[in-house]
Amino acid sequence: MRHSAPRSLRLLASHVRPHRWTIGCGALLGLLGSVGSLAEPLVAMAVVDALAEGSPLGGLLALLTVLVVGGALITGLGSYVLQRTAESMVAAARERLVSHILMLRVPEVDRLRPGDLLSRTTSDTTLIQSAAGQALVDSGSAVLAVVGSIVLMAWLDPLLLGVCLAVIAVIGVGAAVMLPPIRRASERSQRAVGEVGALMERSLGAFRTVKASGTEHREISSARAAVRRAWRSGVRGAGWMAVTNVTAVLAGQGAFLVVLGVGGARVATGALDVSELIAFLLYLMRLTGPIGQLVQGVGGLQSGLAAMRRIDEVERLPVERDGPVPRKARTGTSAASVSFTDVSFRYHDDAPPVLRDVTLTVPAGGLTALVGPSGAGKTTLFSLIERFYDPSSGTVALDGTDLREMPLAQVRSMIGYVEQDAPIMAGTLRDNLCYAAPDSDEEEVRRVVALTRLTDLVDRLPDGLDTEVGHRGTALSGGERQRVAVARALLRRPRLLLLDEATSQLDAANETALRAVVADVARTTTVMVIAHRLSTVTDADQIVVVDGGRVRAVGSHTALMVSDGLYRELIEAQLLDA
Ligand SMILES: Nc1ncnc2c1ncn2[C@@H]1O[C@H](COP(=O)(O)OP(=O)(O)OP(=O)(O)O)[C@@H](O)[C@H]1O
Repeated sequence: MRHSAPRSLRLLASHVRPHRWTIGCGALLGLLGSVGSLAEPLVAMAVVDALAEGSPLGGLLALLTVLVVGGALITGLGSYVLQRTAESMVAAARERLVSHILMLRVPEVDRLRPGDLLSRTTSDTTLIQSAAGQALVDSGSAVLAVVGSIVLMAWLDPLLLGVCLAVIAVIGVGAAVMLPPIRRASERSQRAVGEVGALMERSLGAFRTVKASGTEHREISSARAAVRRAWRSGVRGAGWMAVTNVTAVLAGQGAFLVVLGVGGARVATGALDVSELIAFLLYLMRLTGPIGQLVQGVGGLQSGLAAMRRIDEVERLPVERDGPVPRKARTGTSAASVSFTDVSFRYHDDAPPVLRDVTLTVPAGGLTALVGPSGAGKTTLFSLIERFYDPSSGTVALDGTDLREMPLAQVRSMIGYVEQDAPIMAGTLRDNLCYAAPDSDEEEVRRVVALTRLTDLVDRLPDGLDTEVGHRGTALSGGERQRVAVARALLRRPRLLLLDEATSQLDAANETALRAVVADVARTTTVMVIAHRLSTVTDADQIVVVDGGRVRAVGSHTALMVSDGLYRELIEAQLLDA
């Protein structure tokens, strides 16, 4: 996504706007500090004159001291206020980005790499600080110092000022030429840092597979290549910055020598006093610092703008609109019915359809099992019920209401969903169980723990429910992870329970137990199971055979054994496996 420079500046303005008053305050303090330091050479000039004339110096020296100390204190305070504001801008940008990313639509997150998103949230936002901190803060006070010095230099000697302005023009042209490469280098560097994040996320996400495959070194060299790319771009940017700095320093030194020569000649002819030349040189020396700050600041602005563009790319992705609906606002507690009417769906505009003209009714209450070959579209049907995606055509309805006409959070609050991979989150077992229903009381938790046959596990764990189950649930077995996921879904007291292959990792005893749980739950709740196990299927009130994105047949086990060849094949294949 390409951005024009004015758009980037508008973005910067949108970050700055909420803090304009504090920035104004800090700038005002900086201005006061600069006024103090601008007055110093004039007082120094008066001191030189007083020395020449033999007048008393006490008052002038006291004034000079006040100006020096007071100016330094006020400048320090101003810089603190502005740096603090820059930190607040970074914090606000991070909060905004985190909220935006968590509210993104599922299809958008499918396309993005989590590691890159992480890097945009942590590292790119830090660069806003260089745009806000250095560019706005330092450059703001530097501009004041430069403008003030120029005005006072014009008052002292317009001719000498002409020389200085020529110097500033050289620096300006130099900076203008060097800024675009600095910005490009910074953008490339941040992109490469994002790639490092994405690669690390990939390796850490499949750490055991990496170890088992012996691919550590391959992963290291991929990450190293991205690190080197970031390094190269960083070094290129540093090179351009160095050239810009050298231009500024050379121009500053050159100006000093020219002013000394021309000024000395003017003192010799009597056109200028020595004290005026000293004051002028003091102003000139004072210009070097702020000009250096300006150059650094404009460089920082380039990195900041590059980062802001990467943040903006994410912030322009569409989000799910409505917020969470409180539990109380849920409509009823009875089992919900589900219906698909002529539903077709494709994941991308240019991809083949994954579902074709699916029409299916799942009555309220009871157990409906979805069976079919791998890749038939069963999980996709669940994703449409959860409204992770909207159908390309046709409607999906809950209790007869089109999902698109209900608040999204209300749809999700009605459903308990157990994913195929049943993720466990870092935290205690209780955190995991109550994740979707944090207000569940102890009794409710214990009941569901017993229902899902997790009591033994809880008794075995050193701190019971309050035991840390580790990052990604590594302390739990596959079967335990899946039962925790089922318990988590049940604690939400769903009107519709979606289990995606929930029994695939359970041993025979637990599977029988869980089957009893599912049967229990199905008495009051609609349960849809993507089933690969014969046991779940034979118990089901209704079995839906899905093949190639179509609903091929619907019926009971006995009826389908007679009427549907594919179903019979699936069942027979499983009997052979068993
Ligand atoms: N996020 C996605 N983006 C693009 N294509 C996808 C996505 N998720 C699934 N698919 C494709 O959609 C098709 C149906 O997948 P789905 O997961 O619904 O099948 P399934 O019947 O649940 O299979 P399984 O029993 O193996 O889990 C597959 O061809 C799959 O490659």
